[in-house]
Amino acid sequence: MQTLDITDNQQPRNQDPFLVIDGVSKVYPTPRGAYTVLQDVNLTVYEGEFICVIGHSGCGKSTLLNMVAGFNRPTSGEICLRSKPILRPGPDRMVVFQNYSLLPWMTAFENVLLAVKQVYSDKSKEEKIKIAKDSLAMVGLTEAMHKKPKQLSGGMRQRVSIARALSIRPEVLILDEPFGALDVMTREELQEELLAIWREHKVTALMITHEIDEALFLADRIVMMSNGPAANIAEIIEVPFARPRNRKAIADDPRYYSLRNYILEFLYSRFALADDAE
Ligand SMILES: Nc1ncnc2c1ncn2[C@@H]1O[C@H](COP(=O)(O)OP(=O)(O)OP(=O)(O)O)[C@@H](O)[C@H]1O
Repeated sequence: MQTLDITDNQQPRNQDPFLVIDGVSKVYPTPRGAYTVLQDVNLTVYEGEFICVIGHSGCGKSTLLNMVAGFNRPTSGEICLRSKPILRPGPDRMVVFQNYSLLPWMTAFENVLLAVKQVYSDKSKEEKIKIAKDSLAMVGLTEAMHKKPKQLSGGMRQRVSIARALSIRPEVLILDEPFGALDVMTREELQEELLAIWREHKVTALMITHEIDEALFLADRIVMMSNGPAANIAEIIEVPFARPRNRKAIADDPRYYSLRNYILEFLYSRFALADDAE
């Protein structure tokens, strides 16, 4: 695995390994025999980092993050959080999916409260209500909190999903293409909100995206995966832009274009799919 590092002014990060993916492979049984999706994936994530994962469709990004979430177990290798193996889902790791996954018959407030109740069974009713309301306020949804998902825009629904995930104060926030279904303006607004929340909550974020600009705006490091079968991490890019980030300043930075071109080259030349090469 290569690491491209054009960093010049990064803050030193806490060097204690926080989330460690160690020699992870995943094999799915299929009617046509065993299918190796991931082979020998290794990654150390540090506390408070923002990691974006990029790779072609089907290379195994969701498979990898689902194992970090604990929805799925590695066939071999191990994933540890603070040195403890991840064996199942837990409130220390919350996931935000692309398709909102809100319960349609509940209001935004009730959706968040449900998560709070599941995790904070020891808190009083008033405390739980306050946590749910504060979480919705954090994403600017106080006014709309009594609306049901159908009455909310796509961006608002995704804000509810983020509020729900963060309401229980996870250590790791896993985001599987959370903004993929949103229009460009809403997507950019949510990226900025997500960065503000990430900074304030000091959560460690792992996010799958297909958008190079999104990864360059959000990530400390971009993990680039090879194509499957038997995909793994081909390269990691350190993103050098100072925080808090400003979209315009990044766009004016000549390093932005070299990084963008580098990633494009990775995806559409070095790891091009058959269709891309046509
Ligand atoms: N339960 C399963 N059984 C068999 N094969 C599976 C299973 N889940 C995923 N796969 C296969 O594993 C591969 C990786 O899937 P995965 O969803 O992890 O890819 P991805 O990189 O997240 O794709 P996308 O970007 O399109 O979401 C795909 O070929 C998929 O068909």
